[in-house]
Parts: sequence; C-alpha cells; structure tokens
Amino acid sequence: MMAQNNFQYVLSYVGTPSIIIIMFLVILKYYNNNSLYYNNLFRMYTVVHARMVKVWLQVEWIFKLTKYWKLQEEGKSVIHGFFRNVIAKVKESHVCLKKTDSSFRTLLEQMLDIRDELPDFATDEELVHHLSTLYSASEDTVTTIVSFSLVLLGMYPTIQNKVVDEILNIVGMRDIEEADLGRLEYLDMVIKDVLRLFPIAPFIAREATQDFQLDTWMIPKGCTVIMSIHSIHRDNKLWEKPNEFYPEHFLPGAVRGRHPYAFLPFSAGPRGCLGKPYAYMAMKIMLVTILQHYIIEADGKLEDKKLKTDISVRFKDEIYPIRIKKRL
Ligand code: HEM
Repeated sequence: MMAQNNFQYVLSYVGTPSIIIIMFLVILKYYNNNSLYYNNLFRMYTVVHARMVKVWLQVEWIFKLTKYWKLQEEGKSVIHGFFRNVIAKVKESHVCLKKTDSSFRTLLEQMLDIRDELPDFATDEELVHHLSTLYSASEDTVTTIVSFSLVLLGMYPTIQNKVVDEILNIVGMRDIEEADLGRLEYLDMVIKDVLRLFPIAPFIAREATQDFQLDTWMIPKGCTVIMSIHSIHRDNKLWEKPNEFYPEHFLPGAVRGRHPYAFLPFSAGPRGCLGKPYAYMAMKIMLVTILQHYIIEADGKLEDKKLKTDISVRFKDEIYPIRIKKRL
C-alpha cells in the first residue's frame, strides 16, 4: 500500500502534463539562484564538508569563531523555519484530511497519524528535523543522478536508443505503472552504471566499535574510517571498463562474478540509505516519462567532464547541458 502510494505520488509529480517543468528543473537546477531553501541546503553541504576535511573545525569553540558557524546558523534557520511553517499548516487541516480516508497521504500526514495514536512518537521540533533530513537526503540526490543520466544518454545515443526501445516495448506511450518497474531491466542497468560512475556520496565514514586488523593495518577502536566509494567504483580489478559508461557491467553474469560490496552507491548495512527503493522508483519514473516524449542530445565526452566532490559528487562546472527534441 505504501509502495503504491509512493508510486502514485511520484507519477503525479512527473506526469506528462508536468514534463516540461521537470525538464526545466533537471536542466536548470544548478543555475537556480532564486531558491532560498536550495541555496541554504548547499550552504549546509559546505559546512558539513568543511568540518569533515578541516579537523580543527571539529573543536566546537573554534568552529563557532569561523564563517562556517554563521553559514550553518543561517542555513538552519531558513530550512527549519520552512518546515515549521509546513508542519503548522498541515496540522491545521490534519484531522479533516484523516477523515477523508484518502489512500494518498504524505509522509508528514502519516507521521501525524502515528502521533495521534502514540503521542510520544515525536515532538514538532523532532518532526522538523526528520523532514529536513529526508528532504536534504532525497531531493538533491535523485535529481542529480537523473541529471547525470540525461547527459550520459545524450552523449551515448546507442545506449539511449536501447533504453527507449525497451521503454516503448514494455510501457509504450501510456503512463508507467508500478508493475513495469521490475521489467525495465536495461534501464535499471543504465541507472546503476550512472550511480557507479557518480556515487552521490563519494565517501562514507564509520567509527570502529572494536580493534580490528585490515590487511597490515591495525585499526583501533574509536578510530574513524573513511571509505572511498568513488575509488571502489572505478577500480579496474572490479570493473571491466571502470571509466566508461557501460551498463553491461550490470548484466546478471557480471554481477554474480563480483564482490557484493563492489557497488555501494547507497552504502550498506544498518546505516545504509533509507530511501533506496524510493530513489530507484523515482529515477525510473522520471527517466521513462522524459524518454517517452523526448530525444536527448548532449555535447562532449564523458572523459572531458571534470568532477568535483564535496559531500556529493558533481560536474566541476555544475552545468548539465542537454538539448531536447520532441520524439515524433
Ligand atoms: C540516488 C539517490 C540516493 C542515493 C545515491 C543515496 C545514497 C545514500 C548513502 C550513500 C547514504 C549513506 C551515507 C552514509 O553511510 O554515511 C544514504 C543515507 C540516507 N539516505 Fe539516501 N540516497 C539517495 C536517495 C535517498 C532518498 C530518496 C531518501 C529519502 C526518501 C534518502 C534518505 C536517506 C536517509 C534518511 C539516510 C540516512 C540513513 C541513516 O543514517 O540511518 N536517500 N543515502
């Protein structure tokens, strides 16, 4: 039921009438200087990244003397303020929404439903934090991977034609349905190779809970270990064509022959990505709906595109230019 709700939600978001808006969002997201919320999200990314790489910023009183503290406080006030307003508005109509018995309920409405039954579930302030986390973790990740995918499909028309053939065979020109998702095998391989080339979290950190031996290294309890997912994804011992866009890396035979942790775009284990199934679903719905209607073209070659990483990975120039033509 939840999955169906999510599916309907994403589909209504990306449905044919709004396709132009989505294209606009995907292409222009990095030119967007007007969104207060968006700019503040990026400010927060800058702060998190600075605190990861500049160790002295982990000392609270030093951090508070720097421009990063100011950035953090300004960003927090806008983002949290935004969600405080959303919660206040939704709470006003919440009871009435519940009575409509609609199968379509947003995440916030569902959290408020839980709180009706379990008053200790979360305070308003905790809901603000949950929503801020979910929004920051979901919006930029999914749209960045869709942007990367469109640029790559534009650069590799043969791969694009193959995906489009699959989409037209399985979905045709109707709206995509939930049952189609698992049947779009080549599209799945394409998205996975984009995630391999551009893991949105290029490295993750974990604290060792006990001493352990890693090859010749003794890692002591309490030590922070940073793993480069980007390097694992480009390791020529693991991947046939590590620096090329090659969806065949994800043919079933190739996957079977590889270490299960060779591909970690969503991390793994208990703190792996909470939104992984939702993310795949959203990316597939967006790409199918765009490709049903438009031919994508992009200039240049993958190897000429320089990358930069902060807590995320992006094209260095932060531009994802494509041309779109109506598919006749
Ligand atoms: C292409 C899309 C996405 C990618 C590549 C991605 C990747 C990741 C990665 C690598 C982590 C783990 C970070 C770490 O171990 O330190 C993570 C955590 C998380 N992700 Fe995603 N994510 C995506 C989309 C989403 C979406 C759509 C949502 C929510 C609907 C989401 C919610 C979260 C949350 C809440 C966490 C923190 C989990 C925890 O700490 O327990 N993500 N994501």
